[in-house]
Amino acid sequence: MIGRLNHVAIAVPDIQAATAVYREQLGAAVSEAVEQPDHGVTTVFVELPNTKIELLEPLGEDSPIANYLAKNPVGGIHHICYEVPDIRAARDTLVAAGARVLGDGEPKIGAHGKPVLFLHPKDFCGTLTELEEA
Ligand SMILES: CC[C@H](C(=O)O)C(=O)SCCNC(=O)CCNC(=O)[C@H](O)C(C)(C)COP(=O)(O)OP(=O)(O)OC[C@H]1O[C@@H](n2cnc3c(N)ncnc32)[C@H](O)[C@@H]1OP(=O)(O)O
Ligand SMILES: [Co+2]
Repeated sequence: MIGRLNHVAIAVPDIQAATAVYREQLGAAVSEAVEQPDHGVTTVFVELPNTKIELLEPLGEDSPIANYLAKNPVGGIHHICYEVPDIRAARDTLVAAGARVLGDGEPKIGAHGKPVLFLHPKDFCGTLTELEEA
């Protein structure tokens, strides 16, 4: 079912400061910050030869990452995203096996313009798991 690792996401309190760490200290290629109001975050992507790092900053009042940052004030690894060929088929298979899909269970368009879903961390080794159709 899962294929390529699409990205590893890091939640941060200050996305400009985090972007400067990756650009200046780690010498990485970074994108502009993009507000994603449907998801309650601002994102920056760090492009790597074999995958991407997604930097996330809370956007708006009820950002889904606000609690995480309250518990991890300097930031931390927030989720991991795998690619799947058919996100609804993957969802239906996982739900049939007892997995919990977050939100209303319907894929939303993610940062790459592709459908994404999130699976509850408690069902996947304590790791918030995102699927992206690719
Ligand atoms: C622009 C889209 C972009 C893309 O790639 O395309 C994105 O990635 S958007 C990313 C932001 N959106 C989301 O993260 C949506 C899915 N996340 C959620 O719905 C929430 O974050 C949720 C439900 C996973 C957690 O919400 P919250 O922290 O408010 O709930 P709790 O504090 O009650 O946590 C419940 C339970 O889960 C543990 N937890 C929370 N977050 C994580 C995490 N990132 N990794 C692992 N575990 C996590 C938390 O510690 C609680 O456990 P407990 O043992 O009960 O304390
Ligand atoms: Co993501």
